[in-house]
Amino acid sequence: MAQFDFVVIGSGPAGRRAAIQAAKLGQSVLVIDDRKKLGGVSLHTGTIPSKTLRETALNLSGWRERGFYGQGYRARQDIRSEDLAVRLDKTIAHEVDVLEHQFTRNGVKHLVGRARFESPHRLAVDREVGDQRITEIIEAEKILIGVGTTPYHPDNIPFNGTSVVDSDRFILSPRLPRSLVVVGAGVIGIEYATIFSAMDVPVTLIEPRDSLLDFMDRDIVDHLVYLMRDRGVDLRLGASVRHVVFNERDEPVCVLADGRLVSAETVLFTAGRIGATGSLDLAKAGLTADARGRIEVDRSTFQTAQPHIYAAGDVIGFPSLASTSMEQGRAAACHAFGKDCACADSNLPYGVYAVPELSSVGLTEQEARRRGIAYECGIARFRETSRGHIMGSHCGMLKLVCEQGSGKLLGAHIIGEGASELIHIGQAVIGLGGTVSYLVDNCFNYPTLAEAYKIAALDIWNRLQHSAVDSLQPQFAKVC
Ligand SMILES: Cc1cc2nc3c(=O)[nH]c(=O)nc-3n(C[C@H](O)[C@H](O)[C@H](O)COP(=O)(O)OP(=O)(O)OC[C@H]3O[C@@H](n4cnc5c(N)ncnc54)[C@H](O)[C@@H]3O)c2cc1C
Ligand SMILES: NC(=O)c1ccc[n+]([C@@H]2O[C@H](COP(=O)([O-])OP(=O)(O)OC[C@H]3O[C@@H](n4cnc5c(N)ncnc54)[C@H](O)[C@@H]3O)[C@@H](O)[C@H]2O)c1
Repeated sequence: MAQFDFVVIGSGPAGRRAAIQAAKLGQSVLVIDDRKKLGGVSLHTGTIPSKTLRETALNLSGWRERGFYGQGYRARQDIRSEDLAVRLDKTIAHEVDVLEHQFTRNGVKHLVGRARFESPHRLAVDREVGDQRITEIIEAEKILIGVGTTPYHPDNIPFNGTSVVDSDRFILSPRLPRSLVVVGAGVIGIEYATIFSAMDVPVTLIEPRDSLLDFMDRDIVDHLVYLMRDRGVDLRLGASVRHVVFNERDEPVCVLADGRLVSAETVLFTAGRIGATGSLDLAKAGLTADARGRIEVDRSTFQTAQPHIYAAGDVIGFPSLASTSMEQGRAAACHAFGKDCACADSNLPYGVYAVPELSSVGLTEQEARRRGIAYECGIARFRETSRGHIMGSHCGMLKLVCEQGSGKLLGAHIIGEGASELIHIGQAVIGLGGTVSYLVDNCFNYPTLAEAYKIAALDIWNRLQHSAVDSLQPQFAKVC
């Protein structure tokens, strides 16, 4: 029976970071994953393929150039389904190669198979070797569960792998449907709806709630909604799908709760994911999962109810991002092998890779108001920056939220090209306790989109200059 200091179940962002960190600390490490290739959901059906598809869509459609050459501009007149896969296959192969190389360099062993608990320190791994099914038993001093999630499949949706699909299935063989219905306007639904609409596919997006992306600033979301509707996305808020039937052409038809019918060549169901703990036999390790398959952990150490078993990534729930999963996995491995390491749980950035991109860090205006903070906001539009003119970008916007008295930056919210990169300037200023005067006083490269930070900061500064009561003038304004 093989024995290891650390066994990691799942090679997604949490698992792979944990494995490499433990190996760097001199431990013997085994990673078990039931996929033939390393990388987890993130690399094979989630983050990387969806972002690669987005890049393909932007390039082939010429979307980035439309602000300049007009909405009729198309880089390629006839995008075909085959075109979508080329870049995907190359990117995934490259990422797998990098990951395998990292594991080899660090002496991390990898086993393809499905793991389940036999006891708190023992795992059975069911494997297919040639045409044989075998079970290997592995003993581990410490274990990390990084099994991630699988798409939620409610009974009223007849998934068939072709015309009614979840997001994992959809990306395995991406096609360009004549029309698309996306059910569930969470992050996944909004990303795919806008990616396909950028390629001129008629898209209907159905969401039972009356609003979208509630964790983001309303001005940014309102701008996204305006842009989606402007290019013809049929956004049905407050509408839920009762069930899906098939018409005489065998096309799926969504029957909404109010009786309306919405049909399309493809229905993409993106209404949440559940923890992939069903086949782990958690009870044999003395553990349980909640109704959504999630495991509870101590959020500072990532230990489960069994102190030698850790869990990280999507399987522990919010925020369920590749970015945070990586940090959690590393922090768990550090704790397991006696190394100090803090895992950031505030000031986390969010990137929504819709078309256009959205990104956010810190407090939204709505949250600042809810907390009773005296705040001021400043806005810059990308069209006010020279870089924006050069790029033909006229839909981007950056919004800053700051505390009135101190001028301390509380939040940054962006929609537009490069939002997920630009946000890190705001994150750094907030993280270091900086004020808006930092952005007003410092010189930015010119022409850049980053200049929008200065424009928004000046907007705040001007508003505060005009505030009626002198005694309320901000301290930071005196500095400028
Ligand atoms: C369409 C989509 C787009 C996304 N885009 C982004 C994005 O842009 N940015 C971002 O930060 N996040 C994004 N996410 C979220 C991100 O993919 C997840 O947060 C991340 O994958 C979670 O990583 P993880 O380590 O929990 O494991 P996962 O990536 O979920 O991988 C878990 C692995 O464990 C394997 N496994 C499960 N059970 C067992 C078992 N019993 N034995 C062996 N192996 C097992 C699974 O097959 C899988 O390979 C996206 C997700 C989706 C679905
Ligand atoms: N860019 C990113 O960081 C990124 C991208 C994609 C996914 N993710 C992560 O992946 C996870 C899963 O994303 P998701 O979008 O599937 O889930 P989600 O839970 O964020 O959104 C699901 C949406 O579907 C709606 N919904 C729920 N039940 C429904 C029903 N029966 N019919 C129709 N709609 C219904 C919900 O109201 C919600 O808006 C999230 O945690 C997300 O953070 C992150």
